[in-house]
Amino acid sequence: MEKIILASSSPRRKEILNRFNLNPLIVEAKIEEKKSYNESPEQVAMALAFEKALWVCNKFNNEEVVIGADTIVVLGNRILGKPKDEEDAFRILSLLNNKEHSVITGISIIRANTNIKIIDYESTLVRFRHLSEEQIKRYINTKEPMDKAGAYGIQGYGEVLVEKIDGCYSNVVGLPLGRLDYLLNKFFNIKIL
Ligand SMILES: Cc1cn([C@H]2C[C@H](O)[C@@H](COP(=O)(O)OP(=O)(O)OP(=O)(O)O)O2)c(=O)[nH]c1=O
Repeated sequence: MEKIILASSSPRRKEILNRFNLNPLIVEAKIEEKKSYNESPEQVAMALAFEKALWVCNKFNNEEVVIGADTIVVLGNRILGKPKDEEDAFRILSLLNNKEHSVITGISIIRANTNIKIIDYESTLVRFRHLSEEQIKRYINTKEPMDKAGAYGIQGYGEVLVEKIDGCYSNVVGLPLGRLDYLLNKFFNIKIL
């Protein structure tokens, strides 16, 4: 069995992978996420995923398969990251209110000893319901928004905010399982199921 390292501190990513028998080692990549980028949102998500995987890869023996991921929320051409504080969460959720946005997760898989470096992304459309100010404030009071891109978690209370979703669900939570399975299978002969 290949040794797999998940280069992430995200409890959601760990949970998603732990449901399958991959038994990844969890190592947080300490990279600095810039405030603004000139690249497209897809490029930003892929570059950050690659940076995380590479950072962790450089700390190990080279034979492990390292997975990095980065999730961003995109409204028009604006990237909405994690909220700085509750006020920022209110601003972000008000922007998303009654509109459709994309959730993009960049994914990178690296194994240094075979010099294989994969970078890809998955995009999911999410439409928010029409929410009142009071509903947004009540949601922020749950504290759920604070560590999440776009200031919501679809897997938690945030499901109430969502009218519809078009695309991969696990991608919104932080790790697109179908695409990950495809890439692991094709390039590393690893099967999730
Ligand atoms: C939109 C959305 C995001 N998120 C989360 C997934 C990611 O953990 C987070 C986006 O931040 P990321 O920077 O992708 O990941 P992270 O900081 O949690 O972990 P690391 O950098 O160590 O890999 O937002 C949800 O949990 N649910 C959602 O519905």
